[in-house]
Amino acid sequence: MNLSMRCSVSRSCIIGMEGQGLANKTPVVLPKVRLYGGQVTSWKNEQGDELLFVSSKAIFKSPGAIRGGIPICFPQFGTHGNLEKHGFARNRLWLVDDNPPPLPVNTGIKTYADLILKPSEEDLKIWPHRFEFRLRVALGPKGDLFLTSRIRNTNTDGKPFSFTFAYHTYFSVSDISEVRIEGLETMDYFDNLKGKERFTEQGDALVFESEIDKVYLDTPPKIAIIDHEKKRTFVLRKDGLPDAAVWNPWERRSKTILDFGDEEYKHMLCVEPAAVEKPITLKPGEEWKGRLELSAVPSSYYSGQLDPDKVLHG
Ligand SMILES: O=P(O)(O)OC[C@H]1O[C@@H](O)[C@H](O)[C@@H](O)[C@@H]1O
Repeated sequence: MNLSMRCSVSRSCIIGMEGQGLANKTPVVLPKVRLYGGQVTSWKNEQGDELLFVSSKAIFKSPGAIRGGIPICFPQFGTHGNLEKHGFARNRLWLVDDNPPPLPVNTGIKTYADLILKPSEEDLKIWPHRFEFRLRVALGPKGDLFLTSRIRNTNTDGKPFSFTFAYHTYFSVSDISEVRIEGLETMDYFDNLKGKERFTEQGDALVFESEIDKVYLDTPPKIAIIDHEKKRTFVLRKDGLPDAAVWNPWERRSKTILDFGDEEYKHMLCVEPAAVEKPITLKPGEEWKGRLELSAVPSSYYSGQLDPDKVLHG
């Protein structure tokens, strides 16, 4: 499952199936997919987003990894378990949830979509647990993005299940060498490049000079990604997601990733609010909630220092 705010044919896009498309305006958001056959009609809405409408003859083929947007990692983050990397949810078709159980009302948010994922019989062979995964994607008036995941154990055999989770958020940055992260200093982390060994980060904000693949543990609810060149700061606020993965493949690794351009590592950074160290366990009937709020704010950068207080506590 990949969410992308801006859509184009080669990237993720909002797709309406035949019979569901333009007429009743209920597009289904799908992962980045490859389409084979069928008829595809593209249409731009007033915001310039591209909507695709595909005939029912089209076949969707999931690509595995998704390079952009916010793939959902569930029921497993990374290789922390025996399932395929990052779990299967990012490569499944999600349906629009017409009648979700209510969420607390936020009067500032008027635009949202509710999606639902339930396991198929094939999924149950890989991970033998019934669940309902509800995702609300909401936009605030200034373009802030709010994601609320609710995962419920609907097993009828009385069995609990455990999972790990992440919003695999890709950020577009001007130049990775000019970016720093505040909020993760002094945190413990698992280093995926060193056999998941545990280390402690130093006291300074994180800067990037080489490949990084770490899972920071028990992190604060607010993390800031400061892009000096663009004078823009992404602020992440999270709830129910103690950990945060940070990933950039850098030059050498990028060259080994087929769907990653050799230079693309310079303009991306993944900071992924997650629950990894302590898997979430749910008994039948129990529900877990994980929230992410993302905003982009202009950052004032002067005399080599950004006011961290403004970013982290503002
Ligand atoms: O290529 P994928 O499956 O999307 O994974 C990309 C990266 O995602 C990160 O979250 C992981 O920590 C990395 O180990 C992984 O390489």
